[in-house]
Amino acid sequence: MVNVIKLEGVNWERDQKRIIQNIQWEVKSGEHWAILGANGSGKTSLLKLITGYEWATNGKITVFGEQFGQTSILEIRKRIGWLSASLEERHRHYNGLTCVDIIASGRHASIGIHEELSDHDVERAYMLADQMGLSKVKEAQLGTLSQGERKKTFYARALMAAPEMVIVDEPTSGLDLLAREQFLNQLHTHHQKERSPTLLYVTHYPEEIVPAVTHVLLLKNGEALAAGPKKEVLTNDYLSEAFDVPIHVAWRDERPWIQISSLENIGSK
Ligand SMILES: Nc1ncnc2c1ncn2[C@@H]1O[C@H](COP(=O)(O)OP(=O)(O)OP(=O)(O)O)[C@@H](O)[C@H]1O
Repeated sequence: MVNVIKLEGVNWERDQKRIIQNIQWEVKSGEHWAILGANGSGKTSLLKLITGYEWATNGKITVFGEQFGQTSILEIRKRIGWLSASLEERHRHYNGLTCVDIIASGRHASIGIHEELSDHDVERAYMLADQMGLSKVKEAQLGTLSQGERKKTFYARALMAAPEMVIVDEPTSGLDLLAREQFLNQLHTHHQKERSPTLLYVTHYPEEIVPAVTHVLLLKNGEALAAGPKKEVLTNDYLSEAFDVPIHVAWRDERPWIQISSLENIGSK
């Protein structure tokens, strides 16, 4: 299997603090990964290293077989779709655009539509809207969409340029129970298909790891506590250590549901 991501001995330091510590990690084509960890464990920092927004202090990073330092980061970024809260926070720039316009703007990774779109691009934007269950709101303006509809719109936007990898960074904040499950269901449906883009799903919550996710990278204090097939990583012991609280995992319908087994002393953590 071809390597989509390979990190060898990667460290990242800032202000004399080692934020990412000696990460060895390989993502192969056909795998979908969750990056899981508590607040401050290094998830966002790792994403910045993979997308070239920050440079590793040392170690080797290879994405799509291209080694950083010997390749154009811009060319690599064109092959990655990214759904992140920071993109949505800029939603005032999207004022006046409809749901389908925003999806289409992912074609050239722009805010708004500046370049000419082909008929094929427009068709694809409508098709993605339908696939995401946004048929009824495709012509509605962003400001009128619910949070759940917005998340789906930006996820469709991340898929618009047919990326080889899609990064979905903590997408469920602000979603109610049903909207969260609907979003996760879309994600699962899309990524269980053969030849779907490699998924990197970043979350604090194990129960958001949908069946389509095959592997988990569990971070703690910038280190990989465990990395591998999800059932080997999402164990009581690893999760309890990662989140500093005793955790019990129960698998149901191929989803890991967690229970905090003891709330004693939790307030002092
Ligand atoms: N540019 C920076 N300069 C200094 N420290 C930083 C910088 N970026 C991140 N950090 C620190 O590195 C640690 C990891 O941060 P990071 O944002 O990667 O964690 P995270 O797992 O994404 O957290 P969260 O789940 O809360 O979003 C934190 O202690 C953070 O304060």
